[in-house]
Amino acid sequence: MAGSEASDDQKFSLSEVLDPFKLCLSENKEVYLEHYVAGWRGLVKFLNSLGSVFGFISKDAANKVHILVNYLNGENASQYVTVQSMVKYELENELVDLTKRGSHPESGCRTLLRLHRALRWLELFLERLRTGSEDSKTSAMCAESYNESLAQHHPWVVRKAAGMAFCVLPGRPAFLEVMNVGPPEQVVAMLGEALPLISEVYQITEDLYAQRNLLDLP
Ligand SMILES: CCCCCCCC/C=C\CCCCCCCC(=O)N[C@@H](COP(=O)(O)O)[C@H](O)/C=C/CCCCCCCCCCCCC
Repeated sequence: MAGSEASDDQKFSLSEVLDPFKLCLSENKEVYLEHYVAGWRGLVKFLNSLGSVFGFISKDAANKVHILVNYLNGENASQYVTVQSMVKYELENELVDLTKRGSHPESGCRTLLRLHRALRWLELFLERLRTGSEDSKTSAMCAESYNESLAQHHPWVVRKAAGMAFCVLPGRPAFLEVMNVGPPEQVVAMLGEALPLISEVYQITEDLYAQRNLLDLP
């Protein structure tokens, strides 16, 4: 795997993903955009460490992260502190294309929706990884999770390309090793601790988008 030659500071560590997602929720259960985006940065780094075959996926995710980072650092940064404040601000100011693509093709709301759908994939995949046996295939776990979530939103050509990329995923032991946490039992424990938090972030975002009728943004 490409990641095996990375120096220590370039090496991915699972905590780069899990820690930001643990910090995502405010006391009143709002989702901090800064931590959400930091979690995604970690995921992109991990994906890059798996090799160039995942380049088309990591490029798309990195591009979406970049769009949100620009909002976080932009002149209206104070409106982008939480996903809730972002949704309110963009809707009140008509900054979202609601039914067809128009003058706001890169709104925060539609960009985050793409990552939000992918977060469901991640949740399903990590749960399979956590509970799988040593000889279970990560490619199958990945494909099943994808088919149950993101695939419904992708055209045939993307589904095909994704399916081919999944085939080169390493087996579960090697996959857990790249996470740089320690022995498999430790990775499993860490996933067990973090998954409920990722699920909660997902569900809060899903409920917000459903209430505001934003789940099908073009
Ligand atoms: C905790 C570490 C262990 C888990 C490791 C997982 C690492 C995964 C990192 C990123 C996940 C993929 C994120 C993909 C975002 C896709 C967003 C999206 O749906 N984009 C499409 C629509 O965008 P617009 O055109 O409307 O702007 C776009 O068309 C997609 C293009 C690329 C293909 C996406 C395929 C997604 C497959 C997800 C599985 C990733 C496989 C990772 C293998 C471990």
